[in-house]
Amino acid sequence: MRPIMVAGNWKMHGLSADAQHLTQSILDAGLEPTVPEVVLFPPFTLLHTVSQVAKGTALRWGGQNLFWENQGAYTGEISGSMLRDMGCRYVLVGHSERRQLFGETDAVVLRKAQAALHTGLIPVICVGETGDERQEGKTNAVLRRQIEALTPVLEHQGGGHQPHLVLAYEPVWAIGTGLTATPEQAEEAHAFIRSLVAEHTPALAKKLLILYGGSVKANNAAALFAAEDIDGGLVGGASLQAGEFIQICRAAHSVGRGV
Ligand SMILES: O=C(CO)COP(=O)(O)O
Repeated sequence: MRPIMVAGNWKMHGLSADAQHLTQSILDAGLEPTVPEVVLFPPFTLLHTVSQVAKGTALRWGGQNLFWENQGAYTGEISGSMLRDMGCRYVLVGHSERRQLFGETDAVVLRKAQAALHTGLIPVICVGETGDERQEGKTNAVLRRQIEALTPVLEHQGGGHQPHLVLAYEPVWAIGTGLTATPEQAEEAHAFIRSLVAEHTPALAKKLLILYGGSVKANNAAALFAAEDIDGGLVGGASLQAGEFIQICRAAHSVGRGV
């Protein structure tokens, strides 16, 4: 049985006091330590605050992005080893906002995923189609292109233990719009993604966590997480509200998939 994970992507939100309060509220909720695995993705400027509040607990944190070089004259960029230095275990790679607003191509996403693995971070790699692509019947073709671009990192996984890589299916039309994919739509995409991974690395496909992201809320989380191929959520807006995020974590816990 695959474990379940709930991740909060704070995007470009929050100042130190907000991060302190949100992180502390999640800890105060007394969630079961490891079911689900709960991961926070604050902006870089808040990683230190989150790490100070959460260190020594089961709560994990990560960066929202990284650059593939380890150091050098790359003004404004952050490397994997810098994230490790902040105590990060995870990093988001290829979020649709990075792809759409900052021109990240499949090749860039691959390079970043490789850099993350190289520095010992677990990349949470995001894929998903736009609304237009779905309407034109291109969802599976887009997912195939995005997953096949990741072949070099997928091929290196699949050994005996839990993979050092997580995928997130985030249909762009469902992000920040309140238009959640139905559990059936999400499950169909997740099962398809898993079958694509199985074409290359069958052992990995069974163990790989595939999170769903796109308007996950307290009132729809349980139905999404109950689906066979959905292994948790990558939560945007609702992760900024402690009560809502804690309820989403509880919904994941109630699905009952332990580590
Ligand atoms: O992009 C997302 C998480 O990475 C989803 O955002 P929303 O939950 O706000 O739709």
